[in-house]
Amino acid sequence: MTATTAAATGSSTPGPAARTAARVTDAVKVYGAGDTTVRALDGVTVGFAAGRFTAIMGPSGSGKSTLMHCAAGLDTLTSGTAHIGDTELSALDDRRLTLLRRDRIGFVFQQFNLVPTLTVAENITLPLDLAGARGDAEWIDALVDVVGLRDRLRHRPAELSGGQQQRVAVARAFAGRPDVVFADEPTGNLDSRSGQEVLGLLGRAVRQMDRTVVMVTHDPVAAAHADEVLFLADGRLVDRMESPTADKVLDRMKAFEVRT
Ligand SMILES: Nc1ncnc2c1ncn2[C@@H]1O[C@H](COP(=O)(O)OP(=O)(O)OP(=O)(O)O)[C@@H](O)[C@H]1O
Repeated sequence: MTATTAAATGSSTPGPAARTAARVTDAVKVYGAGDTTVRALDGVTVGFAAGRFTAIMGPSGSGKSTLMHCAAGLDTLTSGTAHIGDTELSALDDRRLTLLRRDRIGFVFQQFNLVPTLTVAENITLPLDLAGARGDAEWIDALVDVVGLRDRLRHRPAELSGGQQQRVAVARAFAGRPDVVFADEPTGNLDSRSGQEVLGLLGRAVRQMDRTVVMVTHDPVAAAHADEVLFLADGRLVDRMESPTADKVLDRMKAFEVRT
């Protein structure tokens, strides 16, 4: 089932059921050469439906980050294709790829990656400012409230807690209404309460604001916030789980440990 919650704050794009925000087809990624070759992705085909929150899980080294980086145009596939919407990434030169990442993809990283000299407000609108775009003031305003940072807009990142910094990063990722937000271990540096807040935000962005999120995580509790969990093992997509709970995800992960 595809999450079809209408945009409370207003995307005018068509119904998400028809859209795939990002996909990879027959994705192979080989690192190194000769004896040191690693097949990080070994023929993965998967689509990330628009309007959904998808988590990617799997044992360490199973290819989660590689899949995310290749799907997001941060790294290139050895063979196979990666699309954002209808745009095939390998068809783009470096300049176009940079523009696509800036204009159509949002990123949330474990380390927040805020600019220390800019205020919270400036960090949130940075992607738009770099693009020379004004952005949608109402949308940004709504985001500021969703992430609960209205009283911190003039602060610098160093004056915020880790959880607050990550909430700024979440707002920044959604500021330009990208086709998809990729989050790589977004709660990895947070205590569990701040982590829950950030995960709640990602979930609300998807369900109340018609956004699309793809998240790599080690944490079954984090994965349980998603609509669906994809499981990777040895560079292959080995399972999918709809409506996950932390217990079900944990049980699935334990099965990997038994096998290896
Ligand atoms: N730049 C690189 N050069 C060589 N090998 C790499 C590189 N990046 C990743 N790998 C290898 O590719 C495989 C998949 O790595 P990847 O980081 O995608 O896994 P992961 O599931 O995200 O792992 P983790 O959960 O530990 O972050 C691993 O064997 C890793 O050592």
